[in-house]
Amino acid sequence: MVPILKDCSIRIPSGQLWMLLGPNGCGKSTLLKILAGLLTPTNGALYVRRPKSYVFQNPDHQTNELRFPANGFCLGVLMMEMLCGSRFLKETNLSLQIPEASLTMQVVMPTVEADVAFGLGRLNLTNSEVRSRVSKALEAVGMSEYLQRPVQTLSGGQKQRVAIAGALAEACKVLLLDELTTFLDESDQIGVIKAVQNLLDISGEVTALWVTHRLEELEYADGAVYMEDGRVIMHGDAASINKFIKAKQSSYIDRINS
Ligand SMILES: Nc1ncnc2c1ncn2[C@@H]1O[C@H](COP(=O)(O)OP(=O)(O)OP(=O)(O)O)[C@@H](O)[C@H]1O
Repeated sequence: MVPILKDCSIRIPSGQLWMLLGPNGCGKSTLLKILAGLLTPTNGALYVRRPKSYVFQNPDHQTNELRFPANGFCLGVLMMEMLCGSRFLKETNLSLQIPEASLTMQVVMPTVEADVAFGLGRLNLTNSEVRSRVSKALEAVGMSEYLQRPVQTLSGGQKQRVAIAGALAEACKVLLLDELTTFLDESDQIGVIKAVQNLLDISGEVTALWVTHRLEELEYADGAVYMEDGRVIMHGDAASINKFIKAKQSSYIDRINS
């Protein structure tokens, strides 16, 4: 048995944007899925405010097929794992049983407005409450003018912002964001980070944890966590983590060149 995570102790203050960094395979996504409630750790204690939302790396997984009203993001991840062919994931210290029922329907959301409103169906709101929540959420991510646009016509960064607005409309308190900017160009990348920053500023009580490989994104963070080999090596203010990672990188380059 090889544990994936060990010695992972972090605390993210409410209302802040923190980033989670580390080399490939160090356990960032696993930790994020545990925080989202998608995986259950064999040991340890966990406290995450609710409602919480998990936003995917690939916006097409979020906005078209994989958001369902009952427990949208959970089903989304389960379906993604199924689509990837690992219906029963058995990990050394983590296991996840995916139900037998195969969910193959495709939900097509025609407009940005309908997409953002989708998760509100279960909340028993009036039409005007739904409209108001959708419009506030889209405003927070700078997408108000796209209300009637078909989602398929949006750019990757715009789709990410719509996915974040969906979480926001559901009044989430915790946003778990998995490498959102991987497929985005520089201007979309900055647009998405700023949208998250803006909604944290507006709400004052949404907390976000953002997984990334891009060091330059640290400048937007209130704090950061650096992991290696399943462990949290350092956490604290973003500038110190940035310095720490850069020093590691340059000593690695020195070793290669010597
Ligand atoms: N479903 C799975 N089945 C088996 N092993 C897994 C599974 N998911 C993750 N792992 C293993 O757990 C470890 C941590 O993976 P994880 O995806 O959390 O890393 P990561 O830091 O997010 O990596 P990356 O930066 O490449 O996305 C890796 O060794 C990975 O191979």
